[in-house]
Amino acid sequence: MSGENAPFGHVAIIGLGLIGGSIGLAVRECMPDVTVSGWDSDADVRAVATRRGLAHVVPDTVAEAVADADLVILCVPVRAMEEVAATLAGKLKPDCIVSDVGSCKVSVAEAIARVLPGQPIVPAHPVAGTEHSGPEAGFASLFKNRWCIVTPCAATDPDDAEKVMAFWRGIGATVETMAPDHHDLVLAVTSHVPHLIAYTIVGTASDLEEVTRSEVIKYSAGGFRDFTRIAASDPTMWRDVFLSNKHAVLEILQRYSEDLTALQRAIRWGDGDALFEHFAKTREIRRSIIEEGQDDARPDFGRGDHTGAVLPDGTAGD
Ligand SMILES: NC(=O)C1=CN([C@@H]2O[C@H](COP(=O)(O)OP(=O)(O)OC[C@H]3O[C@@H](n4cnc5c(N)ncnc54)[C@H](O)[C@@H]3O)[C@@H](O)[C@H]2O)C=CC1
Ligand SMILES: O=C(O)C(=O)Cc1ccc(O)cc1
Repeated sequence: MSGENAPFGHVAIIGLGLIGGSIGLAVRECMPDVTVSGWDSDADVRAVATRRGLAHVVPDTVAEAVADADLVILCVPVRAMEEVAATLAGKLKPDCIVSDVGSCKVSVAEAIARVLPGQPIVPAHPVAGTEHSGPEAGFASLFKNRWCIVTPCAATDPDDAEKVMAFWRGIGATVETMAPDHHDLVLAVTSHVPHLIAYTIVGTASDLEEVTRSEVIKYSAGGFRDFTRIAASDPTMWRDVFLSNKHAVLEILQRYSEDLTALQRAIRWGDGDALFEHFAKTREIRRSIIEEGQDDARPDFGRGDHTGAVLPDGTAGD
C-alpha cells in the first residue's frame, strides 16, 4: 500500500514492545510512504527500537512522538492505557484518531474516553501474538492473515472506524467488528481462560515432588509443552487482562468449573459414554477450525507464535 492509498500519513506508536514494534515494522514494510514515530516510557526500549528501526523516529518525549500524528496507537499493558492516554491530552491534532491494541476492550475504551474527551477513539484488538514480549520480539509479519477485531464505542465515528480497518488490512490482518462487551466475552473463552488454565497446570506440575518434577520436564511433549509456552507469557500483561476483564472471565470460569466437575464425575463413575460423547464433540470443533483455514494453513504454523481459532458460531478467538 503506497502513502497515497494508506489511510494515514503519520502513525505514532506508544509502547514499543512485541505488538507496538510489530506494527512499526509492518507499516514500514507494507506502507513505505507512511511516517512512523514511536515512544516508550523505558529509555532502554527506546534505544532498542531505534537500533531495530521499529519506527522512523523515536524521540525522547511523548509530545514529540504524537505532535503531527493522524493515528496514535496505544500498545501498552491494558491497565497502563489510561495513564498513557492522559499524557496525550492537549498534545494531539483535534482529528487525530486514538486507537489501542488491548486484549480487552470495555475497560480500555472507557478509560481512554474518560481522559481524552472529544478525541476520536477507535479501539481495536489484533488477535495475534506470541509468548514473547519487549522490543526485540516484534516482527513485520505478525498480523498477516490474523484477525483484528475493531470494537467501536460511543466515541467512535464510523468513518474513522473504516480508516482504522483499512489500516489493519494494509498490514495483512483480516478485520471484523464487534461490540466491546461481546468481544470481552468471546476472548474470555478463547484466550483469557485458556491462558489461566495453562498458568494453573504448569504451576501444578512445578509444585509436584522433586522426582516427579524432573520427569515432567524430561517427558514434556505435546499438550503439556504447549501449555508451558502459553504459561511463559508476560506476567504484567496477563495480570492486567484478568483484572480488567474480571466479569467475563469469572463468568466463563464458572461454566468451565461446572463442565470440569461433570467430567470428573464421569471418570469417577466409569461413565465412558459421557467421556466419549464429550471428546467427540470437541474433536468436531477442532475440525471446523481447520476447515475454516484458521490454523495449520498459516504459513508460520509451528514457529510457536501462532494464534487463531473460531468459535462454533463462527466468531474468532485466539
Ligand atoms: N502479547 C500478545 O500476544 C498480545 C498483546 N496484546 C495487547 O497489546 C498490548 C501490549 O502488549 P505487548 O506488546 O505484548 O507488551 P510488551 O511488554 O512487549 O510491550 C509493552 C511496552 O509498553 C511499555 N510501557 C509500559 N507502560 C508504559 C507507559 N506508561 N508509557 C509508555 N510505555 C509504556 C513497556 O515499556 C513495553 O515496552 C497489551 O495491552 C496487550 O494486552 C494484544 C494482542 C496480542
Ligand atoms: O501466543 C499465543 O498463543 C497467544 O494467544 C497470543 C495472544 C495473546 C493475547 C492476545 O490478546 C492475543 C493473542
